[in-house]
Amino acid sequence: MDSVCKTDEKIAADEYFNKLITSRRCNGIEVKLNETIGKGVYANSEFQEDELILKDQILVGIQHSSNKVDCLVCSFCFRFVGSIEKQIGRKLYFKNLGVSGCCDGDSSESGEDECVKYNGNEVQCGGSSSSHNTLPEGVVSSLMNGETALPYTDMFPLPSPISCHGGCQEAFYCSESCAEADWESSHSLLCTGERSESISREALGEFIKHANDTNDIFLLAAKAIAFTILRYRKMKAEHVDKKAKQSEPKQLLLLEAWKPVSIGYKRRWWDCIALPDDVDLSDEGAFRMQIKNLACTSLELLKTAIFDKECEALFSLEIYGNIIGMFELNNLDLVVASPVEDYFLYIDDLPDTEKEEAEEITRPFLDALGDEYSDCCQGTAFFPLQSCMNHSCCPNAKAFKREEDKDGQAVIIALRCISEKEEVTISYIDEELPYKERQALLADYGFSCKCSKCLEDSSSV
Ligand SMILES: C[S@@+](CC[C@H](N)C(=O)[O-])C[C@H]1O[C@@H](n2cnc3c(N)ncnc32)[C@H](O)[C@@H]1O
Repeated sequence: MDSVCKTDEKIAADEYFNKLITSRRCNGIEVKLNETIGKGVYANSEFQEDELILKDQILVGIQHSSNKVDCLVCSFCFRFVGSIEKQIGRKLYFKNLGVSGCCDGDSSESGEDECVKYNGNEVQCGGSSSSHNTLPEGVVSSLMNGETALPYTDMFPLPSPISCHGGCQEAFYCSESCAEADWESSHSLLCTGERSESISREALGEFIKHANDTNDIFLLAAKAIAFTILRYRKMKAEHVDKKAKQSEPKQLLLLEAWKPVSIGYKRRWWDCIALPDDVDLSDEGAFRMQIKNLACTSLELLKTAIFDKECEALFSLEIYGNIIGMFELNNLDLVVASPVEDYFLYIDDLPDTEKEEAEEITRPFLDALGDEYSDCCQGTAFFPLQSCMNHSCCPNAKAFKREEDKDGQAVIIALRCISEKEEVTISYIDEELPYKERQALLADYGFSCKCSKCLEDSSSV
C-alpha cells in the first residue's frame, strides 16, 4: 500500500512539475527524484555557457519590511514603480524622518529579542550612511509629488503605481493585471483596507505588526496559507459549476489546493533553524522552544484574522512550522536592481558638458542619498522550480539577473556548458570560502556537501 501511495505521489509530482516547466517555457530541464537527496533539476538538452536555463515565477514572495522605505516596488512582481524622482524623494523623505531601511544590525536599538531577528537566508543590506547632507523638506516633497523633474529621467521610465483596490494604502502595483493577480492569489484575505475579505481587519493589523516587530517570514507564511484557502475556494466553485456527479470530498480538494506549497516542505522551522553564533549549545533546547512559541503567537493572531473552517487543517502549528521551515531551506533572496543606481551611473557617463550641466542639478540629491543611492529591492521568495535545484560547491549554474530582468523572477544561467542528462546545480553559499566554512554554512541547510570539490578538499584537511 505504501509503495502504491509513493508511486501515486511521484506521478502527481511529475505531473505538477511538467506543467510548471511547460508554463515557464523552459523545456530544456526536468525535475527528477534522486534516491539520496530527493528532487533535483536535470538538463534534458545541452546548455551553452551563459545560456538561460530557467526563469521561474514566484509562488509567494515578500519585500523585506525594512526595505520598504528604500524602494517602492510592485507588491506582486516587485518591479520598481513611480518615477526616478519619486524613488529618490521618498527615500530622502524617510531619511529625513530618521527611518532607515537597514536589514539588520539594529536589534540592540529596538531592544528586540535576539532570536527573532534571525533569518538564515537573509542577505546583508548596504546599511545606512550617517554622513549625508539633508535637503530641505520642500525640495524633497516637490520631488515626491512630481513638481521637480530631474534631467534625463525620461530615459528611465517606470510604471505609475496603482493603489490596492481593497483600499489598504500598503500595496501598490505596476499594472492592473498585477493588482488583480495579487488580489486573487492572497491579498484579498491579507488586505487591511475596507474591502478586505479577512474576518477581522483589526486582528490582521495585529498579526502584521507582530511579524514586522519579530520576523517578516510570518508575512510570507500567511501568504502561503491565504493562497491555499483562495485556491481551495476557487477549485470548489469550479467543481460545483461542473455539477460533478461524483462530488470530490472537500479534503481531497484541499490537498490539491495545498500541493504547490506541500510539495516543497521538509522540516519544521524550530527543528531546522540554525543555532545563531551567540547562542550556546547548552541553550539550544530553550532557543528552539522560543522559536516555536513565537510561531505559535503569530499563528494565533493569523487565525483570528483569516480562519476558514473548511480549511481548518491549514491552521495547525505543525503546518505553520513546516511552511516556515520550507522557506528556511528553499527560499532564494529576492533582489531587483535599482533604476536610481542606473540613473546616476548614466549621468556619470554623459559627455563632459552635458554631465556638468546635469550634475549641477543632481549632485545635491546624490550627496543627500550617500551610499544608499544604489539600494536594491530586497526580499525573500519561494520559487517552485528553482527550489528543486541542489547545491554544489562547483556549480554549473547560478542565479543571476541580466540587464533585462527588471522584476522579482528567479533567473538561472549556465556557468559553463551543461550536457544532456547532467544535473543542474547552483551554490547556496559563497563557494570560494574554505572547506570548513562551507561545510558549516551548509549544515544550516541540513546536509554535508559531497561534491567533487568538497571530497578533494576534505582529503587535504
Ligand atoms: C532547495 S532544496 C533542493 C531540492 C531538494 N533536493 C528537494 O528534494 O526538494 C535544498 C535541500 O536539498 C538537499 N540538498 C541540496 N543539495 C544537496 C547536496 N549537495 N547534498 C545533499 N543534500 C542536498 C538538502 O536537504 C537541502 O536542504
